Amino acid sequence: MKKTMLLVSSSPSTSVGLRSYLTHIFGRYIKLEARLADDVTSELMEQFDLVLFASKGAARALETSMTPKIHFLICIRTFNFTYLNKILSIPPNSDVYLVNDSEKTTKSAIRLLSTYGFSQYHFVPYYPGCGEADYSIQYAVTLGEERYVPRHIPNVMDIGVRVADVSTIAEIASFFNLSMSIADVVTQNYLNQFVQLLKMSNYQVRQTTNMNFITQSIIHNIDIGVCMVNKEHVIIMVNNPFVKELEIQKPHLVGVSILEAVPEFEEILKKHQEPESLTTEIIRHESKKVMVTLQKIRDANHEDLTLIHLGRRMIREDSAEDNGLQIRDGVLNPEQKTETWYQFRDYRSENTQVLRMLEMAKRISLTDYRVLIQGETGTGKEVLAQAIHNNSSRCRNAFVKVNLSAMSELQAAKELDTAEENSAARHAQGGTLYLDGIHNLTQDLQRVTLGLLDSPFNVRLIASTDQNLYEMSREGLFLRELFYRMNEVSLATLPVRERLEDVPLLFEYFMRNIYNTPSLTWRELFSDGLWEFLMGYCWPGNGKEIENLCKYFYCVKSDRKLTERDLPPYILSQIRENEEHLSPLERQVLIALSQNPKKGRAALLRIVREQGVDVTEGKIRRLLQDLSDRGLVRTNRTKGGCEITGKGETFL
Ligand SMILES: Nc1ncnc2c1ncn2[C@@H]1O[C@H](COP(=O)(O)OP(=O)(O)OP(=O)(O)O)[C@@H](O)[C@H]1O
Repeated sequence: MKKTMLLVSSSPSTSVGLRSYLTHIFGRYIKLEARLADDVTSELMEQFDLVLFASKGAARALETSMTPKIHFLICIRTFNFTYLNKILSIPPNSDVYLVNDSEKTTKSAIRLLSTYGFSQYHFVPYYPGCGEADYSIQYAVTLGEERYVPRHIPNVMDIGVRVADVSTIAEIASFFNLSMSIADVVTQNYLNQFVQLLKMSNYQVRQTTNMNFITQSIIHNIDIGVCMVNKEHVIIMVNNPFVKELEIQKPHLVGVSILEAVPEFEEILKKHQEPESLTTEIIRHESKKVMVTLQKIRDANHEDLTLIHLGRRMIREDSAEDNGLQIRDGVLNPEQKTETWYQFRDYRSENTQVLRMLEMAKRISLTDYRVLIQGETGTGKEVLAQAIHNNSSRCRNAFVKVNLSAMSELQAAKELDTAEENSAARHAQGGTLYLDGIHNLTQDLQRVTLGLLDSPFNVRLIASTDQNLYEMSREGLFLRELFYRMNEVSLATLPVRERLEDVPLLFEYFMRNIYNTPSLTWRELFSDGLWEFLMGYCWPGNGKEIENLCKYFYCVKSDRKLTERDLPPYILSQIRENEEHLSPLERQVLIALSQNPKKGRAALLRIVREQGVDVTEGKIRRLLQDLSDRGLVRTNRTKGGCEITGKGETFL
């Protein structure tokens, strides 16, 4: 009997586009039905072998209808690379409308395009209800939503809906126990599109476009090993699966001869020299047989290149059979973290500024620059550092952390000493050394670190701090030279109180992991009162504090929804302090000061009276004195005027 799959989407165009793409690939093996999320019930989902959600939004809409019987997968979607050439026909530096069906999908498409390297255009979001169209804009790119494009635009490029990426195709094939050659066909398709991009002869486009970045993005999105070499067999591009499959120990592969990295390729590369040819052979490497395909290409600059791709199956010498990919049991959960180390997908945020920072971090990971990450404690600086390492060409080698805030000067000196056999620096050779809390380095050790940067020792440094290192260098507390040498590129993390939209996201992320329930929502666990408190809390410990709180709640035994009373003692005491000490008038004065900083007593009196409070000047004077004694306001005696302190702000 044919297997069955239900495709659940939030928008009709995604449903139609994705259905036809998946039917093209799986039509012969799987009976596919497509529905909009609004029309789907638990009973319907239970009738299918697998439910494929077109997006996280579609999955979220049905969160409450999920039952243990339902096997589901959330589709990872990417552009249909066949159509990317269309975008490149737009003159660089143009303003271009990016048209999609909602604000969220439009903005996420813009982000994805810039991640892919389309940095030569200024994309302007356009979606139903976003306001008047700008008549000066002459170009529009849409993802299958031509009907929403403003009428005045003469040049419309439809790049089709985003399709399922190769890893999703491979997961579906694996789930239904289908041949992996299905995923291979899709991969080959991607590779062909990639080759087409390389061959693009439009000279102007090549000059003005970040083609290298675009082609690299495509290579990095393919889940089989791919490497491109030039006529001299020097590696021009290589992706992580290639390094991993062949267990190449050498860092910095770009610029290195492939024969140095994998000597077994010599024969096959010598044998096949004819241009524009395609050859597949099995070679022996370590204890495996590897299927290798060589594709000869002549690019737009008439340069002869060879694309090497590895077969999806590795055949172990010691096994009689080709065992292919492992088939996973149970419910598929793409959110599940399988590795010990963090990846970019583990850094959770919906905040635009943070998402921009993450895009930059991804770009940084493709380079070997030194990175300085600044941000408050618990904002995920180490998560970022690990993600950069794991996405870099050094990922096969060690990521070693040195926590400089937690060790003596002597110990820190040992860890940084490359001559010391067991030092962190030695362990990190070829990989990444993460200096956590770099501002703690003494002047002597700052000089030692400078020495490390000057030595030929092969290590990438990533440092983090919660201090303003630039100010410290200006005040002579941190070597300026080290500041600038460390800070080849920098990233800044945002405190949680400046991105409160992430609070629900982080709570659900940690709770789902801790409770091991992928569909859990905060509503199921927290009373409204507790939630209101959590949304108003200032989160001085940021993401770490949210994570700790989830662990705490997990350990609080409760047969009812959690309430404020279930908060840990250190937060409860803050609440009590607030309740005990702030009278309604004191609260009103603090709010007025927070909104009108540096106001004098007379102005403050006027503001409070305008709010309908009958109060004398003497009472305000005594009240300000009292608040000042408790450290909640600061009075400037010479210039007059008062302002709220940080402690005062937390009271609000
Ligand atoms: N945006 C985020 N997404 C996912 N997890 C996060 C995020 N921010 C913080 N965390 C979690 O918070 C914890 C602390 O993160 P991490 O150690 O990277 O913070 P940090 O900024 O390096 O802190 P410190 O300065 O104290 O070393 C981690 O367990 C991580 O899972």
